Amino acid sequence: MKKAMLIANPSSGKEEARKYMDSVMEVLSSLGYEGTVCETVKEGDATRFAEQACEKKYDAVVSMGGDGTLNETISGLAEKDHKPTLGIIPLGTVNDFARALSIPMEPEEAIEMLRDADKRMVDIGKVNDQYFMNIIALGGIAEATFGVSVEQKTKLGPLAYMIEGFKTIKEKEPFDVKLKHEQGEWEGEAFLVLLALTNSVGGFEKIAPQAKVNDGKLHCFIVKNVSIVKLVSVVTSLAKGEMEEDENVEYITTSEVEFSSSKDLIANVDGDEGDHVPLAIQVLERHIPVFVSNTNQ
Ligand SMILES: Nc1ncnc2c1ncn2[C@@H]1O[C@H](COP(=O)(O)OP(=O)(O)OP(=O)(O)O)[C@@H](O)[C@H]1O
Repeated sequence: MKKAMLIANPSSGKEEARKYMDSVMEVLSSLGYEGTVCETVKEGDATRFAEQACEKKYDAVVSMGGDGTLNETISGLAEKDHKPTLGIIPLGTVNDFARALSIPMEPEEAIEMLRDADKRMVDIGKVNDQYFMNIIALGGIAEATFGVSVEQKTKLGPLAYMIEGFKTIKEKEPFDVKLKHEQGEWEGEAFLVLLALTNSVGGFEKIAPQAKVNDGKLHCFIVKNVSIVKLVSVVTSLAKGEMEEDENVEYITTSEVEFSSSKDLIANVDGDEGDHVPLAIQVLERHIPVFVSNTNQ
C-alpha cells in the first residue's frame, strides 16, 4: 500500500489545521494511501518529519500550514535521494509558493485538487546552508519586515509586510553590492536587491512575472541607489510587473549568485531572517516533486 504523511502546523495562519485534517486523510485514503498525521509543536518538527518520510520511503508528504511550515518540509526533502511527492494545503497568511504553483488558496479546494493532481518537478534554492522557495531580499525594506509580529501577520495578512517595508523608504539607506553571476559581475550602490525564484512575493504576483517554478533561474532585481522620485517610478513599475524594464533597476537572470557587501546586511529568506552576507546562492533545478492541478501548465 502507498504511504502518505500529513505534516500539519496547528498554529499556522488562522489556526485551522485541525479543522481540515480529516478531509485530507479522507482524500488520501480514497487515493489508496495509508496516511499518518504528524502535528508540529515547534520549529524544526516539519523538517524532521519530512526526513523520516524520505527514510521510510513514503510516497507522498502533505504540508498543511504557512510558508514557514512548507519551507521546513522542503528542507527535510531537499537532500534525500528518495523524495515523496509534496502536497501543499495553504493555511498561512501569504502562501507564496502555493500561489506560484496555482494551488487554490481555499484549503477545501486545495484538498480536493489532490484527487486528480499531476506531479511536477519544481525548483528550490539554496543560500549558504539553508533552503528557500521564493525569494531572498536584501536592504532596509527587507530587514524591516523582521519586525512584523505574528499577531500583526495574522490580522493584516500580506499587507503587514508591505507596510513595514515601505515605512523604511524615508530612511533610505543605500549599500554597496558585488554580485557575481553566470555571465559576469555587477558592482554598484543599491537600495534593495531581490533574488526571486518564483513570481509570487509577499502575496503579490507581479514582482517577477516571467519567473517560472521550473526554469532553473534566479531573477535578480537590483534597485539602484537613485533619488526618491525615481524610487517612486520603481514602485510603479513593480505594481505593473515591469520592473525588469525600469532603468533604475538592473535585471539579471542566473542559476548561481555570489553576493557580498561591505555593509553587514541580513538576508530576508522567504520572509524570515536568514544569514548575514556574504551569500552563496544556487538554484536546484527541478528538485522537488509537487502535486499540482492537472489544468496547470
Ligand atoms: N504547534 C506550534 N505552535 C507554534 N509554532 C509552531 C508550531 N509548530 C510549528 N511552529 C512554528 O511556526 C512557524 C510558522 O509557521 P507557518 O509559517 O506555517 O505559519 P504562519 O506564520 O501563520 O504563516 P506565514 O508564514 O504564511 O505567515 C514554523 O516555522 C514553526 O517553526
